[in-house]
Amino acid sequence: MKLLQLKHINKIYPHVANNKQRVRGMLNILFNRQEASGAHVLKDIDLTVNQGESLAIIGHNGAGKSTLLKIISGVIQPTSGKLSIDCGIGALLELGSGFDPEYSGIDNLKMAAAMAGLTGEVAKTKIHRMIEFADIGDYINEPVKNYSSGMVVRLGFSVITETKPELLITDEILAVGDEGFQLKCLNWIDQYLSDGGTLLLVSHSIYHVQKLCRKAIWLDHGAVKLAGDVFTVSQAYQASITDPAKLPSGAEVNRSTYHIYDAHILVNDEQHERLPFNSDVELLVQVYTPDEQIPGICFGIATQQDQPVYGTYSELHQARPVRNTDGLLEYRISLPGLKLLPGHYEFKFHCMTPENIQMIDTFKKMVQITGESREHGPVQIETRWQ
Ligand SMILES: Nc1ncnc2c1ncn2[C@@H]1O[C@H](COP(=O)(O)OP(=O)(O)OP(=O)(O)O)[C@@H](O)[C@H]1O
Repeated sequence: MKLLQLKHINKIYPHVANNKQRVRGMLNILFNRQEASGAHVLKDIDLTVNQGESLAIIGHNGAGKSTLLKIISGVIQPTSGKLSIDCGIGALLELGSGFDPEYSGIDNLKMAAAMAGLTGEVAKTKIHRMIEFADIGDYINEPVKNYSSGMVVRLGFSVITETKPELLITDEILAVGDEGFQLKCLNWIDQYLSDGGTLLLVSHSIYHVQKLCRKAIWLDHGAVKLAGDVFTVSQAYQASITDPAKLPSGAEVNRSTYHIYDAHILVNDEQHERLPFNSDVELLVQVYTPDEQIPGICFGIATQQDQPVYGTYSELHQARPVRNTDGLLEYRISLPGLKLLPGHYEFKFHCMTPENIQMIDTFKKMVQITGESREHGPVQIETRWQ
């Protein structure tokens, strides 16, 4: 079922740098006139979201992601185009939106419950559960204007958990708040999606995007540059922004926190950086942990031009590292008969936080695959010809 459809949506913000431009802008609003000139921040956007879909909107700063979510949520109007919405929306946009800063957290929760049509015992129970989810202690009785940004997000998300909108729209909310709360939100969104919920997510974290969404659109200077399955789109976007020279190497990271200590590329238990095509390769990834917690890792292969070839992560394989005699955690990854075609590749290892929410560092090793092949591309795929 179609929940949301955008056709040829454009947004032009008027220039309001001087009085003349401000007056013209006001008159345009008063007389409902189209803005002829200004900053054209959304260009001819077409988008359809069906029930049960999870769509990420990614792109550089200023690409128009938040503007698009604001239009969908009804906070601002498009300059032109058609928007049809066939569902209730719950939006977590800019911090504090929807809350009255002069009222306490609990009063705001009561107002949110009333606006969602909740009354009597049901409202009471739900407000109680919201307070538990937000978990901000006595601050719940303080005016929202005294809250930190993390507390506002906690309060906002707690409303969402009890009102369960048909379409959930979130703008960078997972970037705010501590890790424990982020994990609670991620788990809640996971469950919401399994129960048939629909998600529109703006995030700069490719990890969150890939974890929560099946589809993605990449906005570039206000226009859709690429749309499709989340991995294709996010990898293309990542390739466009990753400057390998700017990535920190393992040697540069802070030694007081979790990080990749070293990564060995082994064939027959010996370290190699030149591997014959089709070798049985084993990766030994050593991770430093400053405490007893166990961080996960991501492993990826990219071409020399930094085009992603493959990526995976320990959580997906439920891998558990072994602690070696130096106290380092060791993950072992087997790559039997590695079918990378001859050429140069970058093997990348990232350490995650113990909750597997954020990537902390990047550790790179260059690898050369040797051999002769007249096939094209980074990997050999078995083909059968008739
Ligand atoms: N109220 C406004 N008036 C004028 N220009 C605006 C207004 N709000 C946003 N813009 C401009 O619109 C463009 C898109 O902004 P938007 O916030 O949608 O980008 P974004 O992709 O969400 O960026 P980020 O990742 O930095 O949050 C930017 O150039 C921004 O400066």
